[in-house]
Amino acid sequence: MYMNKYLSNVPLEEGLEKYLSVLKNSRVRDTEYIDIEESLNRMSSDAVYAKLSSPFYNCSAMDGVAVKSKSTFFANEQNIITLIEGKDYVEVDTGDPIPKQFDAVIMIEDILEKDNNKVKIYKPAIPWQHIRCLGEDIVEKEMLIPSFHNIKPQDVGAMISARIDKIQVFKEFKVGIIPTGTELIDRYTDPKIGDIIEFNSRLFEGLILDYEGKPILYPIVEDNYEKIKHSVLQAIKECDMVLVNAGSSQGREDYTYDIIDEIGEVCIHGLAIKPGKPAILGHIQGKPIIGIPGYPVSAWVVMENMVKPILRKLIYKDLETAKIIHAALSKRVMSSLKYEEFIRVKLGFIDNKYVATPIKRGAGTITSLVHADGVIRVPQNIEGIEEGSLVNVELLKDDNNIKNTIISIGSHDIVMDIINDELIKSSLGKVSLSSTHVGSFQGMLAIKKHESHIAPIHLFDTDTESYNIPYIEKYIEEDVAIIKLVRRTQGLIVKKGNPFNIKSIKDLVNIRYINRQKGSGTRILLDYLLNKEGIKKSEISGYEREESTHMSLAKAIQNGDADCGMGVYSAANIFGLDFIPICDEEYDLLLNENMLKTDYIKSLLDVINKEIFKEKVISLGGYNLDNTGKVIKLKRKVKVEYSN
Ligand SMILES: Nc1nc2c(c(=O)[nH]1)N[C@H]1C(S)=C(S)[C@@H](COP(=O)(O)OP(=O)(O)OC[C@H]3O[C@@H](n4cnc5c(N)ncnc54)[C@H](O)[C@@H]3O)O[C@H]1N2
Ligand code: MOO
Repeated sequence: MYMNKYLSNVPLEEGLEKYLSVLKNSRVRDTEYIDIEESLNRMSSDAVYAKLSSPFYNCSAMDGVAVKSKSTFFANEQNIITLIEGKDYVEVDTGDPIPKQFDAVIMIEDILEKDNNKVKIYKPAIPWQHIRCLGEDIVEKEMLIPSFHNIKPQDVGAMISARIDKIQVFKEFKVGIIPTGTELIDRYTDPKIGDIIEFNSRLFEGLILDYEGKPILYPIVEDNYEKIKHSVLQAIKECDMVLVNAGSSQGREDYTYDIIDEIGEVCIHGLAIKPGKPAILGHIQGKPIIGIPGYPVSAWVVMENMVKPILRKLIYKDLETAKIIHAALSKRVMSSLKYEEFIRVKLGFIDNKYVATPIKRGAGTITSLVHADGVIRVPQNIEGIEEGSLVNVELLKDDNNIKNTIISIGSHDIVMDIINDELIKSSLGKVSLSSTHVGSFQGMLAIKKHESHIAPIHLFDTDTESYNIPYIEKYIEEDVAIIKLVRRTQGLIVKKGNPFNIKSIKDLVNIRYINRQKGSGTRILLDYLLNKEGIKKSEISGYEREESTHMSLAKAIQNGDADCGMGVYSAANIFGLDFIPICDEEYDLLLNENMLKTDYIKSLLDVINKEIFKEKVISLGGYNLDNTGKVIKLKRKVKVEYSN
């Protein structure tokens, strides 16, 4: 058994090159004959020759009369010629065969008069005018389609026209997908603690289709050496390539390495990429077998950067290079020197430049891929990238899609999700809102740095005991505006029935608290209230434990991981928790004043002024919308007066 705890750390490009050179001579692809109706998107393995010309007889290209050109030569406006039906002409429609004795067609529009089997013409017909001659399109026995041609709809049309029935193509490239793990259950089974709902195989299936392979899904196999080996052997027999998911690392039940080592050969175990480092590249009977890490984002990185180029090469197809744009990084990213790191980012198009904001980094967060607009690669041997640096972003979404997105960086509230959904609905999917939750203070700074269209904020100023405006006056020098959004109730969220009988901030001592992240308005409010009560942060057990949304905080309390946290009523309500109101606060949208003129903000204002939006928010509970939609302009620019 494999006991080496240290994986290799092979750079991605080097690993790919090495692996491809091992696979180079492995196999030639099999071919098959298929009906042309089935041939769309397949690749011809041999040239296709026409069996019939098209058209296979001379035919009229226009509606009109077929004539003998000779008998029209002397026609002109002074010499009108009369032609007799049957002798000098026959009527033809577009596509009709031209009888042998005729050699030109006069369009119906060029006929002066037509009655009683006679037509009068005033200009000559040039020989073969308006006739599609035999073989104009395809000539029998000529090459119609070369080898290695991707069959497109027009190719199918041409082949039908040339009377081709079957064509020789490369067989579909079957990729076997084996999910492994005793903890995995299918989506129909009710999950218990310890179960993981299996979904990676469907992620792989879609990606393989995207790469133009044929995915073959195998059943989940428990972590059992013999059972996984059995499944691998079967898949190797039936497929051209096999992906074993999970068990790539060094846990007690990670068998992929040992199995490949026993029945084939491991070329590489461990790539210098993060996530995705424990990937295993090997072959069995000349067929590639790849051990893909279990975490979905790690798996996705290995699929996109290793499986895709290999598969495309093996099916003789080009690898399209990702579309790259340049963006300014809104937040510093740290990275390990040992690995090339793949950082998912959201993109915004603000003041005619792209801004990239890094999102969740955990390898287990499939939603980071759902939300990501692009990926930044931080090269190996680099500690990180500074805020403001221009970075290359590989796009995961359409550029237009990104340009039609309103960027919101700041505090979290469920109301922002409703705005997003209503924006999408009212624009029929064209405009959306993308929210990054970094807290109110960072949101305000994002507006200052022109990195966001809007920032939802609720910043409580302890001196004036008022919201937002004192902070803006202190930190922002430019003209900005506030769109009033909601007044919402903040309070303490506790388990149903309030088992610890929490009534106020004073009761937070001696329970397990759960906090919001630094810079969030809720955290600032808590700190103020603690200070007012003379309670030290160190007295609050759990003060250091941070969640970045009201929803995740409430969920942790519902799950019993904490006894109390501060948040909005709506989050408590959604999870059926109890709520002790503490205060009402102003949750507003901050933006640069010049943004008010943009279509982005006009559509946003339309949405928040709609009744349907207000009804939805009210139904959540804990919100007051008396001022919703009001705009306050805050002139901040200091007028400089020049004297002589
Ligand atoms: N002691 C060490 N532990 C780990 C290391 C390490 O170097 N030393 N590496 C970590 C890294 S990095 C990764 S990535 C993972 C890779 O783990 P495995 O490939 O062995 O996968 P598992 O541990 O079995 O699974 C990880 C995770 O993913 C879930 N999973 C697995 N398959 C599926 C599926 N088909 N659908 C959905 N989710 C799936 C699985 O339940 C686990 O939660 O190892 C680290 N550990
Ligand atoms: O390599 Mo793991 O994939 O870093 O999470």
